[in-house]
Amino acid sequence: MAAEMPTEKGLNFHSKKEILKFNQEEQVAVALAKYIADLSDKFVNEKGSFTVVLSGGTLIDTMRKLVEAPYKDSVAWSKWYIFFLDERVVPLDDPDSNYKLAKDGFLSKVPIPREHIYAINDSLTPEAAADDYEERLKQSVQQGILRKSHMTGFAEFDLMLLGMGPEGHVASLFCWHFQRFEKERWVTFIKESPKPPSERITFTFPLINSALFIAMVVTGEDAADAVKVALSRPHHNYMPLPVEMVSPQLMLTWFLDGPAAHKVRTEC
Ligand SMILES: O=C1O[C@H](COP(=O)(O)O)[C@@H](O)[C@H](O)[C@H]1O
Repeated sequence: MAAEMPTEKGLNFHSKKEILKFNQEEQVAVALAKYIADLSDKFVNEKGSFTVVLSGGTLIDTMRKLVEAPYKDSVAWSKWYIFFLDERVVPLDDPDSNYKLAKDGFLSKVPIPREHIYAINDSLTPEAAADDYEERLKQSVQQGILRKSHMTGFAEFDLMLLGMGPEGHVASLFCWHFQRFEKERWVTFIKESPKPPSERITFTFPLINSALFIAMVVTGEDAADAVKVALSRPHHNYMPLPVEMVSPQLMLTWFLDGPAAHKVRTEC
């Protein structure tokens, strides 16, 4: 699968896209587990590790089949490295923490080495936590854990697992907030998130779009309008929803259930 050249920093207009629609959320969970396990096999075979970025929200529950047979015993968990796409600036044991959500629903159920899991430093302010996480990503590049993309100049993750809010936000990049237009930083912060809690750190779009593969996992009727916009509008519109700015280096795969997909024309 050949990568297309990015045409503008952080926007790979020609990345490939596939849309997988399922009637039931349960079928999304089954397909998502196989997709993740297959990519894990591919990257572990090719380079000996698999770098994965997790979102919070409904995604973690939709990953539930990955911690069941056959994957629980067949996936090379010791080769995984886990990063967080965005995080709420709260203690790691707070119910609002994306780390806690991932730990309870996924990480505690599989043998990924603890030192391969990159939680934020929860003792810092949002500004300092963003700086700290960006620095740790850059150190991971120097240590050879992450590769730096020759195409983008940003860290190149193997797989990012994204969710989408009902108004089209991804990570903690929201419609009416400038963070989504950041071009230089790898990680930034927001102090007035429209969705609580208000203080968060988040990957920026240049870093998100430096991923090789992105799965956009969206379920439920609440998301149907934003899904329709994202999959029906031509690119290059002037004020895209954040979700429309997602454009990885190789392949964007949408996983949709019936309620999320029902406003999208069947030929999409
Ligand atoms: O606040 C957040 O929201 C998005 C979407 O969440 P969902 O519950 O609608 O799936 C999530 O991807 C992000 O990580 C989280 O911090």
